[in-house]
Amino acid sequence: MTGVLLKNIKKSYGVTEVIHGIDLEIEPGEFVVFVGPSGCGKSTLLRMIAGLESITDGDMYIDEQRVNDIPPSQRGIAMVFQSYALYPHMSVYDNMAFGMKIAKAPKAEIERRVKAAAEILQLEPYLDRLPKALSGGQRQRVAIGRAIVRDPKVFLFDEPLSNLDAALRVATRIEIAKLKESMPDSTMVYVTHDQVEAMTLADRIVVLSAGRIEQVGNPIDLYERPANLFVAQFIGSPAMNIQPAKIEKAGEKTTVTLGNGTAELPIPSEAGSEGRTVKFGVRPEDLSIASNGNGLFDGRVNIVESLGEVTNVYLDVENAPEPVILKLQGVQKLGRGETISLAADPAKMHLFNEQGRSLLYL
Ligand SMILES: Nc1ncnc2c1ncn2[C@@H]1O[C@H](COP(=O)(O)OP(=O)(O)OP(=O)(O)O)[C@@H](O)[C@H]1O
Repeated sequence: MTGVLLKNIKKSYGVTEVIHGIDLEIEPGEFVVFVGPSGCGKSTLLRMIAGLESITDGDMYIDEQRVNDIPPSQRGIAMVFQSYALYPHMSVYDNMAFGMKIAKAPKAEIERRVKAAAEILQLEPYLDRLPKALSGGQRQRVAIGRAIVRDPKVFLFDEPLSNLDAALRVATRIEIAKLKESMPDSTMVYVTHDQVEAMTLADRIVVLSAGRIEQVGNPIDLYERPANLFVAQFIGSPAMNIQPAKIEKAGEKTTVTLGNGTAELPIPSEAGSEGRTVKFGVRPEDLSIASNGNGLFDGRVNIVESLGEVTNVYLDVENAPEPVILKLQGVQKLGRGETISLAADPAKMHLFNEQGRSLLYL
């Protein structure tokens, strides 16, 4: 089983440094997903693991071997691209067999491996077809099949589902989840900007921003305990509501005053930090309508988005610089201009200091 180790990895294009010293240990058999906004360096990092981009500084190890100067073909990796990159004039079978044919593997062995991969990905009925006679989802499965046939130490996926329409995306995502189950010893590194893919596929998510790691953790940990404002607002949809607040009482529990309310949170704060400005956070799905009119704060309904399964309500809250979003289950009847009182479980509330770091981690 193979792990990947990144030690102080840096990347510069000319004089511009875009990756600023990444330390990361990917365990053997782990499925790690890189997420982050456009331009944060996800693809560059993946391509450095693949050997498709040179490493400016730092050390990269695959299976305990330093690979900085090892060409891609000798790193024991297989990469699946957004664009599939299939040979258009070759059948599905030949596309999947190509790597082994080049490596002069015995015919019977090639056939065994291609058939096994085709079975995992339910591609058996299409082995004689050309790529142009396949749907986008089937083509991407062939590209994944080609990677499986090579029996790599590490699978690298660069936004493999982003060219697919919504339904195919879901179906192919489930195929990848099954692939992970059927190959528990394979190490997989996956780049996406799709949160659902990250949350559902990852053992651990690496959140990147501007060439740095913001937080690494399992998906639910990142959702429940974001280390900073960036992660808090990046993971979860709609994003976490953030409001300016002031510490009223510090200690084991912290009391804060909000724009037009007060909250006591089971989060410790430094003694003597009374009066300090902080940011208060609560997720739209963790807010509810207080029945007794005695909630955290009041809000006036501005926009109601009914999605059937959920209703997103955008509220104007006095002294809050941004609208507060409330996410309710099912169809809800709320009229524009109506004033409602909002409540939340204190255990689901978050506090961040002026530098944007969660008080839970200080
Ligand atoms: N060949 C290049 N020359 C100069 N700058 C580059 C080059 N390739 C990437 N960059 C820069 O490096 C940074 C990281 O790019 P990268 O493609 O890794 O981001 P990303 O997170 O994968 O973005 P996206 O989600 O949009 O694909 C960006 O600022 C980008 O402009």
